Amino acid sequence: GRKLCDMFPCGKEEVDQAIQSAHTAYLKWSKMAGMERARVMLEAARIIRERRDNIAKLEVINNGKSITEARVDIDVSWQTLEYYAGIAGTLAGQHIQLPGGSFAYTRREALGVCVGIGAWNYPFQIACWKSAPALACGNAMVFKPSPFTAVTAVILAEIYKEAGVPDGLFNVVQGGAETGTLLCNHPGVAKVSFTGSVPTGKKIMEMSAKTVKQVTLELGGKSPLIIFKDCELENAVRGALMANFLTQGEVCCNGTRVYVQREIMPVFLEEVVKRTKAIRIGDPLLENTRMGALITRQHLDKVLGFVSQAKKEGAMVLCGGEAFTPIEPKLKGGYYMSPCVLDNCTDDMTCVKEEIFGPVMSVMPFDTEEEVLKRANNTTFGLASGVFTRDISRAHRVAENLQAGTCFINNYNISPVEVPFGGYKQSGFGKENGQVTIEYYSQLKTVVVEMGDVDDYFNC
Ligand SMILES: NC(=O)c1ccc[n+]([C@@H]2O[C@H](COP(=O)([O-])OP(=O)(O)OC[C@H]3O[C@@H](n4cnc5c(N)ncnc54)[C@H](O)[C@@H]3O)[C@@H](O)[C@H]2O)c1
Ligand SMILES: C[N+](C)(C)CCCC=O
Repeated sequence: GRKLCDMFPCGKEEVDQAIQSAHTAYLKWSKMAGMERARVMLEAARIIRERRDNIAKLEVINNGKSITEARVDIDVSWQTLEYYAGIAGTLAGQHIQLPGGSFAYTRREALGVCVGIGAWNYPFQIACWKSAPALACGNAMVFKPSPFTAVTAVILAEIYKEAGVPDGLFNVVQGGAETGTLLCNHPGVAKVSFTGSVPTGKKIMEMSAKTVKQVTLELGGKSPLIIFKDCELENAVRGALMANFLTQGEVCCNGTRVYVQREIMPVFLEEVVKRTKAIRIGDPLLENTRMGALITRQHLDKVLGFVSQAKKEGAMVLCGGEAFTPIEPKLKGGYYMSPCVLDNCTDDMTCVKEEIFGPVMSVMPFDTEEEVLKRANNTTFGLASGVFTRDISRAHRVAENLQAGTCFINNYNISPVEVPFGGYKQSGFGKENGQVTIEYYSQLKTVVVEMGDVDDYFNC
């Protein structure tokens, strides 16, 4: 609830400068061998690892999440740099034999200046998820963090510079929608990788279309988590908490529609409510805190509004869903709320259809696999999904039939850097993480080589 610092939004002049200097750096960086780029990126990863606790602390102050989670975010961040550094030296094309000794080959080339636009829930990690594959492929990046979490992307820029990237290779511009618009409309930009809401994603795509920029969209979700009666209940309950309450519930891939097979509903609810009530909310810098503060007063009010609406529509609040005031005087005025479990939910309720982006779990009973799959897929979103069952065939059948970019089996919200992450349907397209992301930050050139004479096709 207190001001952290003043940041000034970048206008046209600053955006032009950022893109121009990024382009100059790109010309140098893209000509370096992959192994050389890898060395610089490994050095950046080493610095992040060395300063992990300090960066995590800044991320807590930036975002409000607990220090325990922030440390995980920073670990994932340096691992992302290490992973793509490992790939940088392996980028290669293909050799294709043609008749008469002729041949063709392909070259994997950088795109140029890429723009990264981030959301506020994983500020440092998003900047790494975008910049690491971009830089590994030889691109430069101009990154715009959310104005609500402006601080830690700047730390990343300082670290890249210290590690030895050419000046301007990773530039940070501050600002909101206006600055973002300048970036997306800029003719000097080859690609936009965006993380944020569906409505903004649509605008990004529209703007990028004007100069046919490549686009990656990592958007919102309303993911289903399906819990069958044959599950290991203890794990399913823990999984439901993981799927709903990390980062105060402000997680794009959260499994907020929890479908529980009717026979185990009473025991599931008893356990999930008991554990939700026990989540320690408060000073996010303390080691034993597990839930910090939401991002802004406005967002807290929006989330509490979803809970009020759910009650009006007939849902029953089993726990939480209220503004929370920690006893420490310094935390007064912070944007805390108690995590909420909603029972008596039906598929047509607002809390079940719309992304809340806060600590609110909606629970619904189901009877059969066929029925639950139909209900789970009845959404315009498709970011993630989850299933808890001991039946291995069922687990894979359900994973195949869920319309989502990720399906977690017997766990939730696990995303190591080796594993591709991205949505189906209106949750976006393109992937982050994993080897496949190289394809989203590079382009393939074909070179065709004639070893004989050119045909006298025109007889002249
Ligand atoms: N799929 C994913 O990987 C992922 C990850 C995190 C968050 N999200 C989604 O992000 C949303 C929450 O984040 P948010 O509130 O920051 O989203 P948002 O769409 O409001 O803003 C995201 C970013 O876009 C910028 N922006 C806003 N309007 C713009 C415009 N017209 N042109 C260019 N840039 C513009 C913002 O300044 C911010 O940096 C949720 O829907 C969540 O699900 C998705
Ligand atoms: C690391 N998580 C928990 C999978 C979140 C990824 C980014 C989504 O908001």
